[in-house]
Amino acid sequence: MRIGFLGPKGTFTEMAARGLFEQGEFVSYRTIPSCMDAVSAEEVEVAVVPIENAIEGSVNLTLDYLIHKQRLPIVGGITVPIEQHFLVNQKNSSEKIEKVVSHPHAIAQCHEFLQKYYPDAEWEYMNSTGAAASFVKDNPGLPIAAIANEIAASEYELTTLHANIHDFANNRTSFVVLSKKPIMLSCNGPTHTEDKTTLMVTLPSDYSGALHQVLSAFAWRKLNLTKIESRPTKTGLGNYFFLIDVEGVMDDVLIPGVTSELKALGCGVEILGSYPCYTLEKSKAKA
Ligand SMILES: O=C(O)C(=O)C[C@]1(C(=O)O)C=C[C@@H](O)C=C1
Repeated sequence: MRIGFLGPKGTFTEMAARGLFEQGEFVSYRTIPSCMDAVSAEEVEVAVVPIENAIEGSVNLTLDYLIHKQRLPIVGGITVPIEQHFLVNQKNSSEKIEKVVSHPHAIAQCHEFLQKYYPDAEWEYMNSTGAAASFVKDNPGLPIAAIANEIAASEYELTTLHANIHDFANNRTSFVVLSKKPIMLSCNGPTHTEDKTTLMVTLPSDYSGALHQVLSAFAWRKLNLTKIESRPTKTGLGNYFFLIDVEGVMDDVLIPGVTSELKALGCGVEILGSYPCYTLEKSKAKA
């Protein structure tokens, strides 16, 4: 199987992909949209992309591209421990770090650290933590540091100036697997934690109690919601849709029942996927 992921080598997404698939051909893409486009174009069978971080929240690029541009089914999920390190090129003799490069989510996970120790350093956003580490490797003359993981440090031969610089312990990111066809995940180490069904719900119009009615449809069936999130429909100010995660797999009664009830209320409902979720422990993370 060909597995697309946000690369280059040494990203957290690669860790997630290698955790979920024991074997396969891993194909690196520069951006999250290009991973999804690759599934749509059948260059790869599946793509692994980040969707939510415990410190910084949703990865909006993933959500928006999935909803508005490439509506691919979600077939699996995994959460991965995230430890960010401050990496420099050992060939760089400059004492002062003037610029810090990384993925915007990685920089956001380390704001307190940066404010305390490098308040004057500029930030430059890169497509991924791996891309940032590779950039620091390729530019030994520049006074720069990357925020990335320990696998990127060894892949790009960088020195860890400060380890574990993320502002909150228990930092984790969730990733989803997207595929046009149902697949079997050949998990290499992670633990199966739950099954989840993700729905996208749009309200008929903004009237009082609309969201309450939507939530009641789940509540009286005793369907447990693990996440509810709103994103703009991009059709005008104040227009939002909801992404709702329900505990459990798609069944023949309860979820079809919710769907019919919400449609009867005039809501738009789409099931984005019903899939197993896994957790990768730190000792099993690799890339
Ligand atoms: O840059 C990476 O290494 C990624 O895999 C992307 C990403 C993200 O999009 O949130 C994944 C996990 C971390 O939270 C930081 C960055």
